[in-house]
Amino acid sequence: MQLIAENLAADRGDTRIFEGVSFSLRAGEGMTITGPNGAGKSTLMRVLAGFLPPSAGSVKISGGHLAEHSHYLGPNNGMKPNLSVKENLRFWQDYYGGGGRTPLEALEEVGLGHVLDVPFSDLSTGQKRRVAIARLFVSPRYIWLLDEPTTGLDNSSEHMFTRLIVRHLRTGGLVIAATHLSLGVDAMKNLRFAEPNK
Ligand SMILES: Nc1ncnc2c1ncn2[C@@H]1O[C@H](COP(=O)(O)OP(=O)(O)OP(=O)(O)O)[C@@H](O)[C@H]1O
Repeated sequence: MQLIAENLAADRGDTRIFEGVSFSLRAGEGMTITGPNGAGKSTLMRVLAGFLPPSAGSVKISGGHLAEHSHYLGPNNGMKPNLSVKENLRFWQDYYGGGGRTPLEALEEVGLGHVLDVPFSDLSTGQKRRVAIARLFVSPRYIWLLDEPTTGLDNSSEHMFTRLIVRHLRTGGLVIAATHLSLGVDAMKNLRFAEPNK
């Protein structure tokens, strides 16, 4: 499996945010997207996830449609505050087509098995982020698109997440992460955005 992005450009209104972005990744490869605030990292992630059409260029994967094989973990957690953690993960499991871990098993991946029946709103900031990360496991998908995935995580949770990414890559997954912080994963490619035009 290979992901190929060719000559991508994106606009917001009349402003060109980036152009000429090309890269390719094979199964087992990861890439970080770095650069200053406002440079276009989140915009690129949204283009890759299919939420924003590119103004030029294309992104394709061999053997299918990117949207069907990818998880997008955005800067927001995407959980309903009044539902329990289990109900939220069940929602995402149905949305993504199931076939993965149970909500309890997914929570155990992030060390939070004990919050299964807790309302999402009662969790701490870092726990909320870890529950969002647990979404990656309720339905198996090769491609993880992660926008600032470690925001709010403490050191030990960051290390836990590094281990999960390494395991995903070793088992043939593909990871693209926009991040200001190192993910601690060796041998990831890097795409660096320049200072935005003022
Ligand atoms: N919905 C939107 N409508 C209009 N402009 C937007 C929208 N979202 C982002 N932008 C603009 O696009 C540019 C790139 O924003 P983007 O969020 O992609 O940057 P970023 O590199 O992810 O920044 P940060 O490091 O602060 O998260 C910014 O100038 C921003 O104001």
